[in-house]
Amino acid sequence: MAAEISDQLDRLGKIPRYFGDDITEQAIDDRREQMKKNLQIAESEPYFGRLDFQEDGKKGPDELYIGKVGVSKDASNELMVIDWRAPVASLFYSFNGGEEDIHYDSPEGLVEGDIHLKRNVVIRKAKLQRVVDSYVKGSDESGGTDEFLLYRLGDKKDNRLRDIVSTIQAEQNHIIRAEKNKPLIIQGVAGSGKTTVALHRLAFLLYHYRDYMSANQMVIFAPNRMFLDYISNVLPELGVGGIQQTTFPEWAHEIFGRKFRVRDDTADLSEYFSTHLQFKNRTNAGKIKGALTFKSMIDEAFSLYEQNLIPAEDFVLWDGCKIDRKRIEQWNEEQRHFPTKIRRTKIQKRLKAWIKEQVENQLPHERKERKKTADNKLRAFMKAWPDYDAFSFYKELFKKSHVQAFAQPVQHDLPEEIIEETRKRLNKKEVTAEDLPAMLWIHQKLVGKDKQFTYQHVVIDEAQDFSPFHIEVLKSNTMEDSFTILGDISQGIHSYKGIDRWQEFIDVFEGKNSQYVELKRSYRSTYEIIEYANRILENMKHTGGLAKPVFRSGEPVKEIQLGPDERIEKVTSIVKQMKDTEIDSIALVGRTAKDCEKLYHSLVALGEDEWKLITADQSEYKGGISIIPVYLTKGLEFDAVIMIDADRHNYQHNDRDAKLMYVGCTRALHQLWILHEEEITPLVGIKN
Ligand SMILES: Nc1ncnc2c1ncn2[C@@H]1O[C@H](COP(=O)(O)OP(=O)(O)OP(=O)(O)O)[C@@H](O)[C@H]1O
Repeated sequence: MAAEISDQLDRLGKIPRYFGDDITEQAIDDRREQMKKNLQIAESEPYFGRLDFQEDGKKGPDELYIGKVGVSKDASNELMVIDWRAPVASLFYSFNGGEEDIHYDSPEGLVEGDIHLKRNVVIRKAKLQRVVDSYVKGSDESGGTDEFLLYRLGDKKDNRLRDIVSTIQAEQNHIIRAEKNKPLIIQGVAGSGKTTVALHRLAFLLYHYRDYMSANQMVIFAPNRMFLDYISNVLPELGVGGIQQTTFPEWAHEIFGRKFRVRDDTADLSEYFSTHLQFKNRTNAGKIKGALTFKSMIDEAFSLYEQNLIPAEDFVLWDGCKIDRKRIEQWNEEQRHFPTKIRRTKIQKRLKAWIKEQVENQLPHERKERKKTADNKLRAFMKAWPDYDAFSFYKELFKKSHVQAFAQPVQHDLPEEIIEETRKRLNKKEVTAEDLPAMLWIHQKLVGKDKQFTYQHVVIDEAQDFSPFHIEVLKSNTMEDSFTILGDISQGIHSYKGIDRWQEFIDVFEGKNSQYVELKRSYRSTYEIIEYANRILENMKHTGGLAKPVFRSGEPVKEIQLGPDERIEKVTSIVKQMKDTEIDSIALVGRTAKDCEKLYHSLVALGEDEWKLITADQSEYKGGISIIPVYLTKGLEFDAVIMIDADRHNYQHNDRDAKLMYVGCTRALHQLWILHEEEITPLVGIKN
């Protein structure tokens, strides 16, 4: 097989690239390039699994080799390796040894049969490293699927998330292959593979629906650039490129075509996540502006605006030459299918054409003067028909004086303190992240949707931090409600603006059967760490449920009480100890950004130059030894986590602190250390 792959690569390598204008040649060249990429993937790891499957009615089993990409023999086109996304490969993931009813869905219908062998193989750089038979028919010797999974989970990780094609679990396989046109909402405990599974699902959809889905019409929403950098290897490893990856504010700015000053996370969050601080206004504002009732207020405001769109007077050029307002209204009605701003431009054009006609009907020597008069009239008429953009319209809704009639729904129904706070900010040309869904909604009503921002499939990761209004906006830009929405309520540290229950999103898809799935098994951390983190969950009001560990045992979680001024000394000695072992990535997780900065500078002053301080504006995650505030660790993982100030006053007995503590602890793969100077946080000790 290796020789065949290498021959094919050689052959393709000899064909010169095509740079001409012929579309057919371009398509053939693109296909060749894709084949080359696939063969390069196959060259280092041709397959990871073998499944001997005997289809009912056949004489014996077929040996099926399953790899990251399909490979066929050049000459005969005979399939040597089956792509992991092919229908039959589904058996490799769903079969765990005990099932009696063995079947898969093929385009031709249900195929039933029997499995004789399921074998996991590790090949690295074309060298066979490990073979585990997880099932051999009629034998008691099979290692079981978990043995291989545990082996892979024990692998060292670097600073990037990796593909899991060889060990996708049955419950993850269901999600990856789920129907395209049903919004899929996934609640998964920390480390259950949500992010990884979402990326594999995109690769699957592109394969399965290759005739009508394309990568550039798919998009992934993630919380920040650093997270996007962290996940950036998975899709290329799966041979997929070209999927858009963004954050909601970035996406909004692209649509607006301009940048607003978004008063958001960097400043506010580090304050918000400082101990004891509660932002009363923000707490309400985030929830209220994200709710569908706010969307209804905007809709109502907009329809009032539409009702009084056309200036109240007839359009009069001079005596005996006018167009009735009613007629202009009729024009407006005829163009109703266009968004407001476009309609305005169209009517303006029509008025111009009418003016031209009227001027031409005048005596030649009067035309110039008449034209001037008419232009002035048109200018005045259009001025009385205000031309808003999303920002100026939104701003009208929060005005204190000269309030437009259409602002009434908002002025009447929103709490005064939110109106006041929003007005002040908008006057400074500043918005918050929570204003963006409403502004986008207005923008689309004014100018319509841009095809460039309409998608065949949308993935939202860390979706518990999105609001129903966010989902509604994205829904209006997504064909056939094709969504994969993933998150964990227990990690909802931004719940002041996000959701507490997935039902809030299910309600957005009312009328369309959304599918809700829970992932309970956690693959990231050792048994000991998961059990420890589960204790924190027991202190939370809104959780996504307890995590079930995969039985991968490691060291016990270490709780260490520090003496006064002992922190730096202890931290450096723990890290030194770790460096002598297999541990590569270490995170010192602090409670606030300020704390982390202080610790970082103290360490640098002592000559510790390997440590990296991670801040909110960072766009890259480089691995190694990081000092990071707990709220920024979300989505990431580290071989070892040292929670550096897990005292009772830093992590108090409330939902927000419990979520922060939970997020911090569940980032650890192999080791978790809990350092505290005062009494340890009650979150890891007592139950509600
Ligand atoms: N089936 C699997 N086989 C091997 N490793 C897996 C599997 N599923 C998940 N993992 C590993 O578990 C870890 C957690 O995965 P991932 O980050 O996708 O989970 P998550 O649910 O998004 O986590 P969180 O919500 O805590 O950020 C990763 O290291 C991933 O490679």
